Amino acid sequence: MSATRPRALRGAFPPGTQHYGRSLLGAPLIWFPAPLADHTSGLIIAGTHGDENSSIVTLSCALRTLSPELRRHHVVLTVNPDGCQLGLRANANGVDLNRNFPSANWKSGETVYRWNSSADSRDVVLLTGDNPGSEPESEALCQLIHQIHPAWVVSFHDPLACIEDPRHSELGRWLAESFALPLVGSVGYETPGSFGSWCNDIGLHCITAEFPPISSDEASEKYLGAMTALLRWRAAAHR
Ligand SMILES: C[C@H](N)C(=O)N[C@H](CCC(=O)O)C(=O)O
Ligand SMILES: N[C@H](CCC[C@H](N)C(=O)O)C(=O)O
Ligand SMILES: [Zn+2]
Repeated sequence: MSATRPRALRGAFPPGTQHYGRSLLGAPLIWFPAPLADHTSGLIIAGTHGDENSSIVTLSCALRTLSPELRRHHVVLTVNPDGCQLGLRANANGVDLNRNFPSANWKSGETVYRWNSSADSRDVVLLTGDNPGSEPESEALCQLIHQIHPAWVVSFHDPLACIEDPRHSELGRWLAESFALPLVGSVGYETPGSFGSWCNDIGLHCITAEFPPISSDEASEKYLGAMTALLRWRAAAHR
């Protein structure tokens, strides 16, 4: 049996998608449960920021490439579907979801981000939400995680070009090598209310994988092998 589907068949998703809620604008929040789920299964997410398309597209390509019965890990392709539809970092309320998770360090008020990779400062203003976890997209993701208890989460972003793993774990080292990106302990700035902060509070191992600034077209070529391998990754002790 081949590990990958022939390219002619990769246009459509394998069956088995499920919903875990609705976005502010009413879009379904979709996840792809792992056909080979067990206590070692992790969760792979992308699209917390709706303008970070290259990892969403590459993860989608990998889901459609790997023979579905070989997938060990759960997937959320787009945490923020309204942001994807609007071409926005934020959700439809103007909230940066990665500052809205109900972590102990959540901060009320405004947050800022960098317009694009040419900008030398973070000066574009977004909100963090009225309360920790106020947005339907962040709240629903927390509930999904409490339901499925993943062993770890890998959260894809761009364009900082690094693998952030405070634990420098086996999976973090594998990601750094497979995606040829530097392994770092921190992205280098404060992210109160971020997904990783919330994971840390609940003792869930979270690795943030930041693609470089790269088109979806190039990323779906350069990273397809690594992303497809991630979907069936196993720790050495379980191989
Ligand atoms: C160009 C892009 N908007 C950017 O550099 N953003 C970073 C955060 C990257 C991310 O959220 O993955 C920033 O604003 O610091
Ligand atoms: N570039 C991302 C970094 C996320 C850092 C990660 N450690 C997390 O907590 O989600 C951001 O500015 O939201
Ligand atoms: Zn991001």
